[in-house]
Amino acid sequence: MSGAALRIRGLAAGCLSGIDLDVAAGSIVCVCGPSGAGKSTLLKAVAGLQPPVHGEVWLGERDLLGVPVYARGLGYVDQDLHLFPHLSLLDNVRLGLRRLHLGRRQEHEAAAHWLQRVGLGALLARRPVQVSGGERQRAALARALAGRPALLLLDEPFSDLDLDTGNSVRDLLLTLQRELGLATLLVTHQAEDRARLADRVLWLRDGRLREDAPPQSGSAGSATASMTSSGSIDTHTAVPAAGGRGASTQPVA
Ligand SMILES: Nc1ncnc2c1ncn2[C@@H]1O[C@H](COP(=O)(O)OP(=O)(O)OP(=O)(O)O)[C@@H](O)[C@H]1O
Repeated sequence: MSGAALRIRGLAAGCLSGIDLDVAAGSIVCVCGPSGAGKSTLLKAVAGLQPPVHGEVWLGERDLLGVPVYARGLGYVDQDLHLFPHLSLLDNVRLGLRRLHLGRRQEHEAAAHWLQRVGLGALLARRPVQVSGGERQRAALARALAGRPALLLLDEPFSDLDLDTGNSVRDLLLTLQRELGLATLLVTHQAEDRARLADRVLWLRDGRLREDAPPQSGSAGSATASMTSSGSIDTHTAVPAAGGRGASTQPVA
């Protein structure tokens, strides 16, 4: 499936309220904010795991809220990864391919291909418990991409990777998601993700979208320090980006 734009209007779900958001096909939007802000809840609401009480979620022309979770065609890597412990990495990725209805041999080759692309070609037969945390994260990313999703939802996917491995996987993600034209929502606390991946950065706090900014804007660039000290973001310090890739900074609350 080729990518499609994600459009969210007036979404209220769990702790979230009044969320309006667009993610263009081929772009990566980082979702940031303090712990408990509602970042994971946003991804779960799009994936269909957190029922909305209000609002609309569209992927291209499809009204996602009317589509069962298993049929939404999303690639979703959450913090728990959900790799089956009794299956090899290869078989875990094969599960991500099921909805494409490939033949057995094709399915095997495609799963091996995706594991190779994330640098795990030598570990196909290992079970999740037999690989490192970072390798598990890469296997989960391979499984998400293997199903040819139109939309990628990633919840802190690089948190277990050292800087060098993380950056090589970030480069790979950038290449793949551009290649596939995916819209990507990426929950992250890491400055490297904002700097290397983001077309735009959303800042959530207390379940509301406080700011929609280019990656190098004043608030995005300084928020790690202000969040560490105060646990909240000062949205009033935002300034338009110099040379950022996205639109100018938009305080939204
Ligand atoms: N299943 C649930 N039932 C009730 N409340 C929940 C549930 N899941 C999350 N919450 C609450 O919703 C709020 C937002 O949680 P969420 O996991 O979205 O935060 P987050 O921004 O992703 O935080 P973190 O950075 O710590 O992962 C929190 O107050 C949390 O306690």
